[in-house]
Amino acid sequence: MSSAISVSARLRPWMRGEAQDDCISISETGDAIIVKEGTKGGLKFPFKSCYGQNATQEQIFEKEVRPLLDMVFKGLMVTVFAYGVTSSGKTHTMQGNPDAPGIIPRVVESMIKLKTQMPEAARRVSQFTVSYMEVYKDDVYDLFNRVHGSRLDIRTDGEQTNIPGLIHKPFETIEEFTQIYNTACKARSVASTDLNHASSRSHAILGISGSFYDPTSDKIRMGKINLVDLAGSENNKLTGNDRSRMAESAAINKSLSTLAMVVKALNDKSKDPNARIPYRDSKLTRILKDALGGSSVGVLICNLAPGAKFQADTISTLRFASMAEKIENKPVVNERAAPPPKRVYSQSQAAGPSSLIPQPSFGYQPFGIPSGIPAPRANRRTSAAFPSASTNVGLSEKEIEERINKRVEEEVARRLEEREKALAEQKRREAEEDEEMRQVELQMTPGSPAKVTLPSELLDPILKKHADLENELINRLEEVKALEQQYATKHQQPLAEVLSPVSKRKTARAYVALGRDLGDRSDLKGALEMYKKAAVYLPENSNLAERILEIETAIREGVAYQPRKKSRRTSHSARSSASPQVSKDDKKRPRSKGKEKRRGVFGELTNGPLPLLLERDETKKPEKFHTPKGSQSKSSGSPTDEEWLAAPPRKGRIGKA
Ligand SMILES: Nc1ncnc2c1ncn2[C@@H]1O[C@H](COP(=O)(O)OP(=O)(O)OP(=O)(O)O)[C@@H](O)[C@H]1O
Repeated sequence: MSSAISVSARLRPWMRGEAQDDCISISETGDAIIVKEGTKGGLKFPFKSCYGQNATQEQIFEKEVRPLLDMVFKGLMVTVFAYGVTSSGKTHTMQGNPDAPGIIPRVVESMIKLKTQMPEAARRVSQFTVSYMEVYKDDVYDLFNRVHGSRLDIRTDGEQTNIPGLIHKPFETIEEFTQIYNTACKARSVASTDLNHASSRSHAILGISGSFYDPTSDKIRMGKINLVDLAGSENNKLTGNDRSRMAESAAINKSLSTLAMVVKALNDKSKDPNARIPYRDSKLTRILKDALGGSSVGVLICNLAPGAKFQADTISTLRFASMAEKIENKPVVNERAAPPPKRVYSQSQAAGPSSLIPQPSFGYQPFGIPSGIPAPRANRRTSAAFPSASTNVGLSEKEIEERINKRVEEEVARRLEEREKALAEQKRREAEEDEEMRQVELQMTPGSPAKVTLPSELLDPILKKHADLENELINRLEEVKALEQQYATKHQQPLAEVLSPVSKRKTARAYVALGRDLGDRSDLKGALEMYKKAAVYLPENSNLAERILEIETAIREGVAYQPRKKSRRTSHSARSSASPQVSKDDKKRPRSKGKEKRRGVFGELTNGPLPLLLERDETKKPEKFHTPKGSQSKSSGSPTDEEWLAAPPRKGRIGKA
């Protein structure tokens, strides 16, 4: 069976300040988008459904998405993606807001409701999981592990696309889902542009998988719905992007143009069946392969921004959508025989906290498939998602009941086994980390691991000097704060904008030094404030951005603050210096490895200058800039902070809610 991608178009309302014109409109018959162009009467793009500026989130969901949810329960994969120029309303359509929830929350709510309609016993063995990833600058990241996680690989296994290591979290209720989803959304790469104050800088792919037991066929069906919020194509003349935004923009535009090439090549395939489809040219198209000419049911919502300023982008969006409409997919049911019994546990034994089991794939392998068991595919469809027991021919009620109970037990046993495996793996990883910590400690304490004690005649002056320097540093920062205020009031311009790069770096270093010290004293809020102040002077610094995100996460989740593993690597210098004994609690915190070097932020200053050297950036502002008294520096300062701040440009402001 083949199924064409279903394409619809949605025109967003005017935003405040936009010049209103009738450049883009919906035809009177409601089945085409008209773009006024030149004097020819405009271009007409017909689509199955076109939604105007007053269309509601509910209308879109009810007409475009709800009818497909049954298919997920039948073991099919459905992919819904929002496509369009930046600020055209893709995120609004997919995610929405509490007043106007979009497709994602509506899908989850409806699927949970649908599950309640399953026969009770079958419902007990059926389960939902969610995965969430972003493709940022052509790399794939798990949004459930964005801070500490590294890039994920994409593997192609025959027709299947797998993302090993992608986390799939089980959920039962809308509240559980919302909590998981909202946390992950905050990790998505988002930034402010002239067109959208919260513009997505990445393509986000949310996957809701379900495994459903069908007692009639004694099979488990695995369905999935992927909800894809693509980053918008960007015209940098309109976005006013700065350099780092431009780099993101280039990556976004490149992946979208590969997407367009894939769509075009699929269109041309009728002329040349051997034509190469360039799926492999971008991570996005590798991931979306199933939805484009593959085995998924595809739905494309083409978001449009009104107004002449978007005209050129609107035309290319509509051309893309018209081509996508011609793509034929071949959806297949994904089901497997219920697993053979291994060990049988009672249901109460299986009860317990949900495990967080990483699942091996993006495609058809939702929670519930033991690794190593291939998911068979069959071109077989049934007429109803959940045939009730009473409709089954050839099996008595009792037989059906027995069959269900048997499968429940098997499934429970299998899940328990999986959870045991996951726990064992977690323990193994913890043991490995402990061992790693032990090795580092050994390296840090050459010869004897004994506590380092200094004679008081040496220690006292050092401590006094540290205290003096700490006070001095705090005073200097007070001066900078006053100056920041003065400058903003007098010149209507932030101080950070007129400082030379050297002054910016040094001011940032001073704030980082204080932030680090506060962090070491477990004053996370204070530390966060200092790092944020540092980021004002170095907004592009990715280390700072990441550190801020880490601390915010630690505060939000009420957990101990653990900097990224990366900082371990950079603390090699610390390994060669003597270190006091590390307490058990410190052991749990990777940060303690570099602590002696780091802790001594004020001590480090004894070897160098105070970090504040304020200079005017001659290229920026002709006015005289007053250097605060006593803030002149003598040399270049501590290498540790410099190294730490010498990070690549940050990847995007984090935190689209
Ligand atoms: N149908 C709509 N009704 C009300 N507001 C909308 C609608 N569509 C979009 N908006 C508003 O327009 C702005 C831009 O929308 P959104 O962030 O969804 O665009 P986007 O296409 O996802 O942009 P980007 O690609 O830059 O992330 C937001 O403030 C959003 O709330």
